Amino acid sequence: MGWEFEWIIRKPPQTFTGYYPLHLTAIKISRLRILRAVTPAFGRLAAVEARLEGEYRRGVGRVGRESEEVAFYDGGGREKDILTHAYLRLIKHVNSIYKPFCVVFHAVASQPMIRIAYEWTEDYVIKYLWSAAGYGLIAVPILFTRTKRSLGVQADTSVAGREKIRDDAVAGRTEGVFSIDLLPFYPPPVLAYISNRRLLLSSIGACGSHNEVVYPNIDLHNLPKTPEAQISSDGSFEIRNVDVAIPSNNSGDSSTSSTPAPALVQDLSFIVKPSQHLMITGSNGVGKTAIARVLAGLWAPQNGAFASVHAPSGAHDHMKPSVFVVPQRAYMVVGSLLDQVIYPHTYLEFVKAGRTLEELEEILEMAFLAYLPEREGGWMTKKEWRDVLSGGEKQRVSVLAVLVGIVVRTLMSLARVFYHRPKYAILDECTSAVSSDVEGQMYEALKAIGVTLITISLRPSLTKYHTQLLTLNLDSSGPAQWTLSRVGTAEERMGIDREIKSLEEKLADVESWEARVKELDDC
Ligand SMILES: Nc1ncnc2c1ncn2[C@@H]1O[C@H](COP(=O)(O)OP(=O)(O)OP(=O)(O)O)[C@@H](O)[C@H]1O
Repeated sequence: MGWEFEWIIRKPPQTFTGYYPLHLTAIKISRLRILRAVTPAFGRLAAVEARLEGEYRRGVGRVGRESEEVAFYDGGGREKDILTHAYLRLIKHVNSIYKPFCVVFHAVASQPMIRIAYEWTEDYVIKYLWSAAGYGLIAVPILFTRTKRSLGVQADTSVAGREKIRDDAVAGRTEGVFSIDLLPFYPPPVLAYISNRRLLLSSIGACGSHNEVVYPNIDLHNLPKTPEAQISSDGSFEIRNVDVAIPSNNSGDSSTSSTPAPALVQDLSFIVKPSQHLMITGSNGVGKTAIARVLAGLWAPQNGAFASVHAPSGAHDHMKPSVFVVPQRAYMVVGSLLDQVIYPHTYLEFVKAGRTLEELEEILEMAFLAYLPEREGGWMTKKEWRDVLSGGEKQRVSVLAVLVGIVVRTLMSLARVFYHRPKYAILDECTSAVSSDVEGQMYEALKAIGVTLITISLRPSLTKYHTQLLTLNLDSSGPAQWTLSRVGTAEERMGIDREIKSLEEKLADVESWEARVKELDDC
């Protein structure tokens, strides 16, 4: 500062650079001090806003990515609540920043930080305050100079002459640049005033700031509704003459409607009565999950008036669903550990239904997860469960941790079936990550509490827990061929088990046989 001041004084008053830094520096320092005194903690506010916006956007992304899982669980309402809360939290925070209170009030009463008041202060007080002060400052020589000043070099060395030169030096520093082109129109002090005015405005303008908040953009689509399944009189689940096909766009808009997709499975019919468990098997991509989508009401059954689906009553009863689907990919909802088990119910619904934590502990025990509440810090612990239960919370994520995580999430999905106790559970390859013995115990436990299973699986070892087997075979020329067979008595199933065991033993020897063949080839 001292150095700058000295340098400014020694400069000839007529040059532009001679006095520009002096008043600009003074303005900047004063402005900074005032702004520092009144500036709310925008850093902290921005961090909170970014966190809330992140939570909301992550929620929207998650629902978009895992929409099928949410639809299978009938969790649309629950997800809507979660997203609405996240959105309202964000809006409340943004509104608190823009709430029109006075900054001085904020400073005195320690109110929440208010951006709009700050911006008003910045734009309308500080900016114009300094403009007005600047105008006054540069008008001083015009209004108060006692002697007539000349623009030329002063040769007078008398006492009066030196006094005059000092006056001119002070006045000159505030006058500014003199443009010779404008001399015919304005006297020099007025020109200098105009010039300084521009200089002040542009320098103050240059110090201004712009703050923007980008609001999240939500884009939602309405999908056509699938027809309601008819209620079966005997509580069975029945499909009659249904073509299973990827739904075409039948939103009613003729310009966008397309030709129906070819059927994956044609003219499918089966009936699952209570305790007559069905297993659906077949190669990858043949249409097993597609059948689950029709059963769950996500895809409309095709084949016009011939097709019909009869479901047990209360299939979509939110509080006590008679049909519960566990999708292939385990879905973890945002919320507490308790929320994971009771999904898609809310905590309020859990309490209203008279369910208890003791009950949940028993459920976790059945699902081999009794250790979880203690390990994770209690039932109400909130975490990003998707990461926590996939081993992702570990700093060094090992393959084992990831595998353990998948198993835990699988078991958690099955714990939901124990909690909701539906009449029918559609299990879409949801146990492929767990070992056969754990899988077996879970199946037996589900059957013991009266759940009828509709299992989609490629594992022949699961056949023994079912009474019917629907096999889909890929057909390159058209829809998959399907056959429905009875699984057989316990004795018959034992025979199948023995055959599977012997085949597995033979398969274990394949490597040694291949090695032997290679040896013989090399001879
Ligand atoms: N929404 C969709 N849009 C377009 N094609 C789809 C859609 N859903 C499924 N398909 C296709 O329909 C076919 C059957 O899919 P589906 O998921 O029923 O197979 P899957 O038998 O369950 O296979 P996997 O054992 O691998 O799960 C597949 O070729 C798949 O690519």
